[in-house]
Amino acid sequence: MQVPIDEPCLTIKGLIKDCGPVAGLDGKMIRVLAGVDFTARRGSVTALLGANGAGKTTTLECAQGLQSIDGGEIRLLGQDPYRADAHLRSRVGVMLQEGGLPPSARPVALLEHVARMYEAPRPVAELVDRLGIRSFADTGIRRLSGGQKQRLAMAAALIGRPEVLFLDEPSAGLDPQSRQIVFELISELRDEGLGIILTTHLMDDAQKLADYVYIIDAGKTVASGTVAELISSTGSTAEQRLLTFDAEPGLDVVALASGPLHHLEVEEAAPGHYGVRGALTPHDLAALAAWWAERNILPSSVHMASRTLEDVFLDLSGRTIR
Ligand SMILES: Nc1ncnc2c1ncn2[C@@H]1O[C@H](COP(=O)(O)OP(=O)(O)OP(=O)(O)O)[C@@H](O)[C@H]1O
Repeated sequence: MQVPIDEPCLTIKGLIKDCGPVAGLDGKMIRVLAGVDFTARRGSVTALLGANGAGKTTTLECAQGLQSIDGGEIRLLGQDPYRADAHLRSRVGVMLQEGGLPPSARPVALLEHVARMYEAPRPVAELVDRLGIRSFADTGIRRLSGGQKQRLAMAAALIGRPEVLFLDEPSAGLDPQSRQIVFELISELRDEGLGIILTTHLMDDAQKLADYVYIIDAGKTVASGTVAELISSTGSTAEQRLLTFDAEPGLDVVALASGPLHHLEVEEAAPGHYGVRGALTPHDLAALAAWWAERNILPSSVHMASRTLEDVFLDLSGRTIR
């Protein structure tokens, strides 16, 4: 039975997951997920964002029925994924980051093998052409580059015409051309009505692809909304501008931050790459230009941007590594 287009294809409520026993904790269990809420709809791309160790992979594995849960509720296409039968699995496509591909198989032979498991698979040739697999069709999988494996894993996930597609870091290892192809395909699949759930570390990917975003931190959902909603709900765009410029390394940013731009944050994020963040006014720009002129500095690039999803993410999940 097809789920109507505006129905959720995945709902997660108050998900709790304990793992262990952990040797470093005297053999105690550790609470990895402590209240994850997440809803994905058909015809939408829903992104799950979180820092390293926030619980993204564990959440997806529970949602796919690969792990049991210790509390809360998960419904995937209306069923409990952990207890579901093979029929539910045939309606779900999964592209894991590592690919899970057999190393000695060859790409097209593998896809033809996977296609034989379904009653009405997508034509292998169509996916091979679309994802640029033809040029390495007969190369053993162990010899493929990371990006080639990634495209093959995507083809394998799509072959059974899934209704729900899980993508773990879909652009990992892809060159700009492949990334473009994969992004166009994801948008088309969304328009065909698939419910697409992706995890990513790349805020730019989420900003480009996601209709709806969930941010998890330390095993809990801490924010959700469209990218625009998240940006506007966590700070005024007028107050949060970012100016970046490139110039010679080692400029005296302390003098700049304690002088003409004293109410703004100024940093040299990488050698020769500077950022000025805060409620920037036209006067600040004039003061900065005057500071450059006094020192005969001509930046090789100057860029002004509003608050981004990355700012929201860093505000919510902290700016330091935990
Ligand atoms: N079986 C386990 N035993 C102990 N700890 C675990 C187990 N599985 C996961 N964890 C811990 O749970 C936390 C969440 O892990 P998870 O892999 O879900 O995070 P993630 O958000 O996918 O991270 P990343 O972005 O690095 O892939 C981590 O601190 C991890 O070490």
